[in-house]
Amino acid sequence: MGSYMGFDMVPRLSEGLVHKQNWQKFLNAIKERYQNDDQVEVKPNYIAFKADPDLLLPFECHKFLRFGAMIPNEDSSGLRNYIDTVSRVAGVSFGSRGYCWNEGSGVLGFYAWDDVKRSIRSYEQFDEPEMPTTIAQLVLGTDPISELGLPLYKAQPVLGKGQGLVARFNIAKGQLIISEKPFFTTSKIASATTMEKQMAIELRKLSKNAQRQFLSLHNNFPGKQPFSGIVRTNALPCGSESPIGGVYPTISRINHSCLPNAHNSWNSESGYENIHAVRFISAGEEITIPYDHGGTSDERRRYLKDAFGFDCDCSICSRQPTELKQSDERRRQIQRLDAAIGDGLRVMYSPKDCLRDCRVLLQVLEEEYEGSHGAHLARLYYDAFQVSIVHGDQARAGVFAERSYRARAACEGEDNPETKRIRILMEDPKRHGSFGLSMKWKSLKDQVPRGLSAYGFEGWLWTGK
Ligand SMILES: C[S@@+](CC[C@H](N)C(=O)[O-])C[C@H]1O[C@@H](n2cnc3c(N)ncnc32)[C@H](O)[C@@H]1O
Repeated sequence: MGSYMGFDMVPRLSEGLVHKQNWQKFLNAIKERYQNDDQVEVKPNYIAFKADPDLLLPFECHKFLRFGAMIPNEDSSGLRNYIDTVSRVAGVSFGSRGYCWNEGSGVLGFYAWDDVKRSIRSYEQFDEPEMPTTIAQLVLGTDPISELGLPLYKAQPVLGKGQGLVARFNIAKGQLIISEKPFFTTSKIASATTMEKQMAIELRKLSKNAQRQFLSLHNNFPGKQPFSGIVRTNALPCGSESPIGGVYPTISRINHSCLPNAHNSWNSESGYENIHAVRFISAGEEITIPYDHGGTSDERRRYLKDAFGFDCDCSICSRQPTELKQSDERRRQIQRLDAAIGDGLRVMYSPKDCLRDCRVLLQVLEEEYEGSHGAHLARLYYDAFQVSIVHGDQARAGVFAERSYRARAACEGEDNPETKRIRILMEDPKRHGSFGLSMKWKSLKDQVPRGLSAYGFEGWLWTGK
């Protein structure tokens, strides 16, 4: 036995320019110090100290939590020396933020080992660069506007669409734009007259102000049933495919786009509908969500006209015919691949083909949604997770679950019950009900290869065994 020692970065560094530059200087000092030491190797994403597999310094500073290990009583590889030296250099670069600890002397590390291990696993893959929302965020990694808690949007008329929601400030990808409780929720009721009566009962329960807000919402079906007309125009399903819908004071002002910049999700635990940005949104830009269920532009336009009474002229639908045709072909391919990936028999008997389809789908989604395909990504990675875990491959399943978790957290929030469920699977993939139906790709979670280039890592990930 021996004892654990090292240093933790408390608080962890941000992605701001200042921290990035300080971290780079620190890494340069380490590289210079060990340039002639063949036990210290510069890998594509981190500096590795061969004395211990977890002794790594990542190039992305915001991921780093700890440089530490267990020093055996017989320290033949000079582990203590490495930790002492790197901790000292960190102390010079980061002062007391480099928090030194030594369990042997009764000083415990700041972070839990589970969190440290998760951060170390994330070194293998580079994050997509975040678009800073303000100069302060670019430089310092903090965002004073979001810290002030001001609404990020305002409702105002939008040409040809009635009211709409427009960004007041720059909004970062993944940022929660608005979280709102519905006036009430309702399910589809067979007869329009019964529905109207039901709506009247619900409305009476609201305050006068809420009633006024509800009645001021757009009604695409004016006529004898005004309440149910408002509901039909404005209700968002409480969860994908849910027959229950909710109507909202502000969220119901958000217009449609076939290339939306925001994603709506229902949190069944909190009873709130949330809108997250799926890409960087500039101040003054309209905030949009998708009303459609996919398909080609003709299919979408028909649906939007029938259900919402407008002719879509979003940035996709208004493209030149050749470009629109290409987009339509991608949408068809997305539908075909979705269906093929969801085929349980193929998952069981042709898992390599399924993973290959997932990878192709990833590329098509990236092209079609120009990088704002977060909600699709969460599903796609979850499908790839399922393919791997059915065959007992915990290593790939863990990576896919982590990617699915990150994509879902960014577009539905960390507190969404589905995000939380995937987080559990990310930490322990074998908790999935289909784990090991076959064991032909059997692997352990920590058998993710280390030190591969980004290209090599993706090659390993998507080919299966
Ligand atoms: C849920 S409401 C959205 C807010 C609405 N614009 C308002 O003034 O309250 C849905 C209605 O907004 C309009 N709308 C939504 N998206 C649109 C778009 N892309 N182009 C034109 N009208 C749109 C349609 O009239 C649709 O029935």
